[in-house]
Amino acid sequence: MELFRISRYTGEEDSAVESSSQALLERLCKQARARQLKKQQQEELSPSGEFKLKETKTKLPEKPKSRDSGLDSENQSQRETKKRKRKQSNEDACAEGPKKLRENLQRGNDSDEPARLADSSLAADTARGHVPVKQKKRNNKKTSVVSPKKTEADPEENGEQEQKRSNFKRSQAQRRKKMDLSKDVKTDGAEMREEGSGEVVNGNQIGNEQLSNAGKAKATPPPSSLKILGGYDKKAVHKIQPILPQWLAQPKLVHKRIKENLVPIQDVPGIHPRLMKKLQVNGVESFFPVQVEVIPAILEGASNGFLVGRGGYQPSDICVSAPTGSGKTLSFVIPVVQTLLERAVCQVRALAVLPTKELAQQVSRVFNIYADGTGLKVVLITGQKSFAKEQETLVQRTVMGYSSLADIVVATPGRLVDHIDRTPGFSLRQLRFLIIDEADRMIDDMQQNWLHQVVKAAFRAEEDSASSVLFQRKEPGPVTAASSCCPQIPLQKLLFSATLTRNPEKLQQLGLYQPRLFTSVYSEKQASSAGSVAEQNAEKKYTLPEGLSQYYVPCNLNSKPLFLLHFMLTMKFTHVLCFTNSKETSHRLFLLVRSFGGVNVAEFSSRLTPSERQKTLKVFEQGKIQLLISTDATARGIDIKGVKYVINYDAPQFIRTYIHRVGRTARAGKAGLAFTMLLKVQEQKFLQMLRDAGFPELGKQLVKSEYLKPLSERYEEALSKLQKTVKDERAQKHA
Ligand SMILES: Nc1ncnc2c1ncn2[C@@H]1O[C@H](COP(=O)(O)OP(=O)(O)OP(=O)(O)O)[C@@H](O)[C@H]1O
Repeated sequence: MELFRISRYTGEEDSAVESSSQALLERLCKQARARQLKKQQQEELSPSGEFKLKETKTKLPEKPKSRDSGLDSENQSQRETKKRKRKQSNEDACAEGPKKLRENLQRGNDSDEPARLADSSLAADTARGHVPVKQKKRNNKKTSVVSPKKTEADPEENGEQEQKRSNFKRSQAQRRKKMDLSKDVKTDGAEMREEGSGEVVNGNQIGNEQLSNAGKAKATPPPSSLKILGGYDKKAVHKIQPILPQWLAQPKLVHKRIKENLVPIQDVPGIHPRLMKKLQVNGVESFFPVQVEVIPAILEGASNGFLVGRGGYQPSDICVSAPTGSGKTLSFVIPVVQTLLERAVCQVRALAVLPTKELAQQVSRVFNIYADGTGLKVVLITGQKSFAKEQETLVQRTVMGYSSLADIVVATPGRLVDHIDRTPGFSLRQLRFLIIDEADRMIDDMQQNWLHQVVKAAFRAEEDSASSVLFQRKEPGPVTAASSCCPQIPLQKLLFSATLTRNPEKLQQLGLYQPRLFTSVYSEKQASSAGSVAEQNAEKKYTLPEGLSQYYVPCNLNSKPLFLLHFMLTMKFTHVLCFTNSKETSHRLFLLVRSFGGVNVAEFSSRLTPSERQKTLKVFEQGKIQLLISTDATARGIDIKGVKYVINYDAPQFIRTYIHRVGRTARAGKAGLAFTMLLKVQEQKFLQMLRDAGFPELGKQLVKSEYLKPLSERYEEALSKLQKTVKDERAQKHA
């Protein structure tokens, strides 16, 4: 009320009000003087700086303090000078009389304000009527905008301000608590000592305390007349759980155990008798679990013929994630060949894209086996032949124009794009199936944006405008009455891999249409309900073949070749596929083992020509090569019959590389062994990588040094031979 009256005085020349204001001002001045006197007495009473510190602590708890006595006395003298100045300015303010005080009061320094702002030195200055220049300017600006009448007569606003102040105080207290907590955590042991010993504090603690006090000083609220920018409390960031699309979250489960879940080929509905015969001729009496699920699913989409989807709808795209050696190749070869059996005109209807020449060759071989005698033509384009020769196998020129010579094309991405761009008459407009094998690798390596090129070529408009726009092929979109009234040849994508990504963002690049996922990745609990739609096990990412036994071999860098020789010569391993991380290591290891003697060894890497590589694989499959030392060129997809052991001479860096490497053994439900040589520094990281993928702990295979001793003398000789050979090779290269 008193304040109310004082503020009103500025607007009204009322003598009664003036006299009462005068009285109030005098009372305030008296109070201020009494307070100063009391303070002065206290200062005089305090014999050391320590007492003053305590006083400062009680009055200005947020101000940074130092316990260093040297610093303290210096600070103390500075503080005293400041105080003297403040006293002086206070006295000046009082001496200047009611006018100046009135001005100050109008700026918002009400009688409550000093107590509220006692937290900061700025506030203390304000309370004593001493306003720093900058703040003065700001306050002046503020008072010029806000009329005094509004300030005094708006109780709602005052209430709101009060509310804001109390909220601010609460958040401030919370922040202080947090800072104290973090201080506790940071200093923990040191803080305990400090508590116990009272005044004895070491340098470290001082540092911490100063930091903490600095934090407190930062957290000190500015006077309420200032606008507060920022200063928000830190909000806890909630971890966002990814939500998978339904097709990824609820896939169709496929049994992982092959032997226990074989289904006779006659029991799988819809297989053409002609293909059934071919399967039997090729020794396939039963289908593997992945084939049991996937073959009918693909055939279902073509049940109305290949020219139109079932019921006129576009069939779903299909993604298959099943372990290495589980028979994924046949699960697309059989339904594709069967669907195209009824085709009348030769056009490119199926296109299989694979990452390497060897893999493309392997898949084209399987297509050839089942297309043989059906009139379907399979063409391989990988760059092994000249471009012109490949063109001749793809298209021929007739009087009527170009005609296709291929029904099924198996290609590597680079060469495929070259033909799309540069082979006249090579058309994908009738493409019904696009098969992407080793799909995760193909997504990672989108050479020349090949998928975009293929899709563009498949939906390219006819050059001769004679054909009606109605019959032009369009990319699938939402199903509408308009879209379903003019059916067209659907393009169905079929994706296969043992390590298919579940990353929806990556899969999105493929532009899948209402996809369905078939997977063998599930926990044992879910196995009982396999075959039904069950929830995905989030922890397990990949599956390994059931017949695979895995071990790791702790070793050191120098003894690694000796370990390999021990496996080959002492333990008499045969049909061994050994992986290194580079073609240089492969080559040197090959030279070393060859120099050592006693092992039939070969190498496989990009050092060899494609035909040399093909020959090497054939000889290895025949069992004439005991040990094949290879780069990751044979790690993926290559189906070499009879591999008994896989040895990771160099530890693989990625889980997917490990899965594909060890997957060269234990194929088609057979047993196999995998050994990974690990240096001490690699052990923890590697084993953790397997744990993260949800695999069981690997067995440890120790090799005693006494087993290596008999080999060491010959090994030294082999090493010096290797040195000479490497020198000769270098000289040859530079010549
Ligand atoms: N139903 C079957 N009966 C007998 N053998 C089969 C059957 N299906 C596939 N195989 C054989 O199993 C082996 C592995 O098949 P395939 O190469 O298709 O495996 P994959 O799943 O593609 O493996 P990867 O992921 O390593 O490429 C091949 O030798 C193949 O001939």
